[in-house]
Amino acid sequence: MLKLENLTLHYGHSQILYDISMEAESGAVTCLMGTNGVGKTSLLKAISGTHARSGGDMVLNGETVAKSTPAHILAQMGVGYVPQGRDVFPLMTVKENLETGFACLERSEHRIPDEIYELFPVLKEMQNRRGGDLSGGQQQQLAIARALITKPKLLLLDEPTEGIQPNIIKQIGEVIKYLRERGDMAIVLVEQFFDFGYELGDHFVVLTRGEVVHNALRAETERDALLAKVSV
Ligand SMILES: Nc1ncnc2c1ncn2[C@@H]1O[C@H](COP(=O)(O)OP(=O)(O)OP(=O)(O)O)[C@@H](O)[C@H]1O
Repeated sequence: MLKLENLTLHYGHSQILYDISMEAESGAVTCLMGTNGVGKTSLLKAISGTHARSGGDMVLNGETVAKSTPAHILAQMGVGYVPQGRDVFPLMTVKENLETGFACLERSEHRIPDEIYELFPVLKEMQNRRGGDLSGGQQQQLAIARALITKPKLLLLDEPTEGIQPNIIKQIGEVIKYLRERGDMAIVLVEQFFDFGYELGDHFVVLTRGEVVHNALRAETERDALLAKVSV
């Protein structure tokens, strides 16, 4: 579904990512790990078109993606991005926040599927409340739901557990497992909560200072060795 080869990224003159090569398959969770500041968010920004990569190749669903492809085109090509901090629109209602996802869809598809409210019942109850009035956990659920509205083939989740209470973390974990089982999307999960990421990951990629230092399937990844790599 997603293939990166030798991807590089700069902010101005400072190079942040070095020759990142990795793949993410449909029906699998690729867990991207590493300590603060190693470049995980920057990699998601490059994949989503939020910040253009400087070099390297990206292939999405068999299609080569040009370096300067903007985020709204990548969204139409099937990239759903749930950024760190969620970016819910605080003054818009829950329903209006969800409807912003329609921008990627044909007019005939402009409806909120029942599945969204089945996955996140709280959003149905709160559909007329403002996004800014929701708790952090509810906002995270809203941000994931908004990305799902766009019918992504690749879902990018940046630290969905950050600052969220345990019962909602559990619910989000269940949703990720359900989406994986559905089998029609690749999921790239950036996660610093090791046990959450380790439980869900089918494939682990670890970054250190902008470089890939581990890239292997679950069966080839020993838990304690992985923990050691993400703790340095
Ligand atoms: N807009 C920017 N301009 C300049 N430098 C940036 C910018 N955004 C991030 N950086 C730097 O790039 C590096 C990688 O940051 P990034 O947010 O990608 O790391 P991360 O692994 O996601 O970290 P965290 O877990 O803390 O979110 C850091 O040194 C950060 O300071």
